[in-house]
Amino acid sequence: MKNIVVMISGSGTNLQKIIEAQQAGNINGRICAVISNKADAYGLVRAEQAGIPTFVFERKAFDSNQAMDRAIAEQLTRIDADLIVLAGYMKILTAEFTRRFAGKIINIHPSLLPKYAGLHTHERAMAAGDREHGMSIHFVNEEVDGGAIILQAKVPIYPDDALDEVIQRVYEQEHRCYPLVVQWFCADRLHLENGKAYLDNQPLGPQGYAIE
Ligand SMILES: Nc1nc2c(c(=O)[nH]1)N[C@@H](CN(C=O)c1ccc(C(=O)N[C@@H](CCC(=O)O)C(=O)O)cc1)CN2
Ligand SMILES: NCC(=O)N[C@@H]1O[C@H](COP(=O)([O-])[O-])[C@@H](O)[C@H]1O
Repeated sequence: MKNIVVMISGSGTNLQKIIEAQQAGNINGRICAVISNKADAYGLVRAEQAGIPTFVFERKAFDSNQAMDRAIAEQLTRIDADLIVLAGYMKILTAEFTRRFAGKIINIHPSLLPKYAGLHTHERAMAAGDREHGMSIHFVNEEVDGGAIILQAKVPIYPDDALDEVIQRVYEQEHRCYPLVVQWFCADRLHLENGKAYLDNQPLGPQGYAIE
C-alpha cells in the first residue's frame, strides 16, 4: 500500500477525485496528508472532510524557497511518502527538492505540453486560435513543466467557446485521468528511469500515453 501525499494551493477538485477513487477502492494507496502553501485553500476543507491530515507551509513563514521546501521535505520524510501528487500546487519547487524526490513527484498541467508551460494556459491557447487543447500529467523535475510526460488527453476548442467552457472541458479530462495515473503508480506499473516515463516496463513516447 503506497503512501500518497497531495500538494495543493486552491480548490482541490483533482484532490477530491483522487480521494473518491481511493475511497472506492480504485487506488492501492492511502492519502496520508494534504499539504498546501495557502491556508485558505478549499482543498484543505475537502481533506478535513475526508479525515485526511493537513499541513500548511506558507512562503511568508520562511526565509527562502529553499527553507520552505526543506520543511516540506522533512514532513514528507516523516510520512514516508511514496508518491507526491501536485494537484494545482502553484509554487515552483527547488531543484534540491525535485532531486531528493525524483521519480516520486507527478504534476497535472492544463495544456498539451510542451505547449504553454507555466500559467494562464487556456487563455494562451484561445488567443493563439488553437482548435486543439488538453491536459498533461508528467513527472516533476527542476525544469518547470519539463519532466517526462506520462499521459495526455485532448479536448477541442470551438470558435464560440467562452473561457469557462474550455476550463470545464479540460477539468473533465483531468478528473478522469489523474486518479488513473495515481493508481498506475500505486500498482507499480509506472516509473521514471533515466528521465523517461515507463508504463508496464515499456518506455512512453515524448507525449506519453495518449488516452482517447
Ligand atoms: N520544479 C518544479 N516545480 C513545479 C513544477 C515543475 O514541473 N517543476 N510544476 C508546477 C505546477 N505549475 C504548472 O504546472 C506551475 C505552478 C506555479 C508556477 C509559478 O510561476 N508560480 C509562481 C508563484 C505563483 C503564486 O504564488 O501565485 C512562483 O513559484 O514564483 C509555474 C508553474 C509546480 N511546481
Ligand atoms: N501550472 C499548474 C496548474 O495550472 N495546474 C492546474 O491547476 C488546477 C487545479 O485545480 P484544482 O485545485 O481544482 O484541482 C488544475 O486545472 C491543474 O491543471
